[in-house]
Amino acid sequence: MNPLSLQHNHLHIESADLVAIADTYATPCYVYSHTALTQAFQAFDQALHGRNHLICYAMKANSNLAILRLFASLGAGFDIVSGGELQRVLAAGGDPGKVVFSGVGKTTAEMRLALDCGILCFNVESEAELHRLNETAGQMGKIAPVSLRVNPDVDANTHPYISTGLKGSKFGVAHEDALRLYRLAASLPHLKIEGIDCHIGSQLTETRPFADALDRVLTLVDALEAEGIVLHHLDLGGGLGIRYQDETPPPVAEYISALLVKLQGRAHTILLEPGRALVGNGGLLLTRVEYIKRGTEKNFAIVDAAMNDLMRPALYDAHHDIVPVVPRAGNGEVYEIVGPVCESGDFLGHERRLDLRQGDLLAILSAGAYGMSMSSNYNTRARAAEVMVRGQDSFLIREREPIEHLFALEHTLPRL
Ligand SMILES: Cc1ncc(COP(=O)(O)O)c(C=O)c1O
Ligand SMILES: N[C@@H](CCCC[NH3+])C(=O)O
Repeated sequence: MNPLSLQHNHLHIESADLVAIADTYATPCYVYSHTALTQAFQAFDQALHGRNHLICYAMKANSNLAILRLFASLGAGFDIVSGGELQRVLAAGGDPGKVVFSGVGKTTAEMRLALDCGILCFNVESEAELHRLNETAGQMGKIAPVSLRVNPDVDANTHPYISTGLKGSKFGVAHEDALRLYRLAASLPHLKIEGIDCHIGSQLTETRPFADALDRVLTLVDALEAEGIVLHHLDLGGGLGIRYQDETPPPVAEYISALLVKLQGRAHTILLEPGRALVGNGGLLLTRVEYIKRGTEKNFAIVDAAMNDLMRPALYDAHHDIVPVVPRAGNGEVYEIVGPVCESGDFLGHERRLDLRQGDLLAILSAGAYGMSMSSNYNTRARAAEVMVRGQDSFLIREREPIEHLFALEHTLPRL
């Protein structure tokens, strides 16, 4: 590796820039590459060229406003799972008419907000939700656009916590119930059927489960059309994986062409909901070594980032490559890379061979997805700043949270 450039898949950020960012904004700090994010979006867009399509970025992966604005400017829609996410789309200037609303627990208030904004489609996940949506739309004098999220019962071959398409999953409606529920939806006066939806899990590294799920969905599409229920769009969800360590997910173009082959002769608009594949390798978490601690059995590098900043290692035992920003020539030693949080599960990497000194900067790679968006204030730690690198320049896109914010809401209450 060129010592002055840090490269990982599409991510390319100069070490000198990272050193300057750490000096200016302090650590821990998330750093994203405008170029990498743009290229990731364009890979999807170009693979769908010539086909009516909408890429609805699953913003749960990273909901920073600057990132939403960037994707919106490239033509993206958004896959949301809460009223809060919808408000972020609006705050970023995104088009609510390109929003699909997923999730098993939509509240009436969230439905009202989404109906008010005129979203593209509700991805309905149960019979009870169909009734609530119909009632809510009726009270507002509106017609709600709907898809049913169908659970195709396909094994996504991924971590069980992020597999969503099996029969036992809380998500979607069972394949065998789908026809009945579509008939029900067609009979409800305040709903309009727009499409069908499925999402089978996250961090998939093979094309096969996506293709199998699509086959299952297409049998329903044909059965519905035979009954005169014609769909405008097919939403094939997200879930394409990225390389964290040695995974070999299919390139975007290959994954999409495997789907397009099955869609030949069908005029539906294609929606996709990628999250991780758009942002995962476009960001890193910059952290500084606070202490080197030599234990009797292990060496620890105690860094200033922790599980509250990036919880994927603690939650899924997930691997993120960790590299020195300015590497030394030495062979180094094996370290546990841990944070300051009071939990034994607070680790960012196990058994990493690195040549380290106190004060060194480390980059935790592939941290653009489900990093900042899953961060917390555990141990009363303020959330990290976020910075976007664009060309030669770096822009602060979210300030580090002031510690006072962490108790401001309690301050406004009467004292007991
Ligand atoms: C409904 C839905 N769509 C899209 C996504 C995005 O998934 P990924 O980040 O794996 O692309 C998720 C998360 O798994 C999801 O639950
Ligand atoms: N949060 C998970 C992915 C969950 C996907 C949400 N539908 C991760 O970091 O891998």
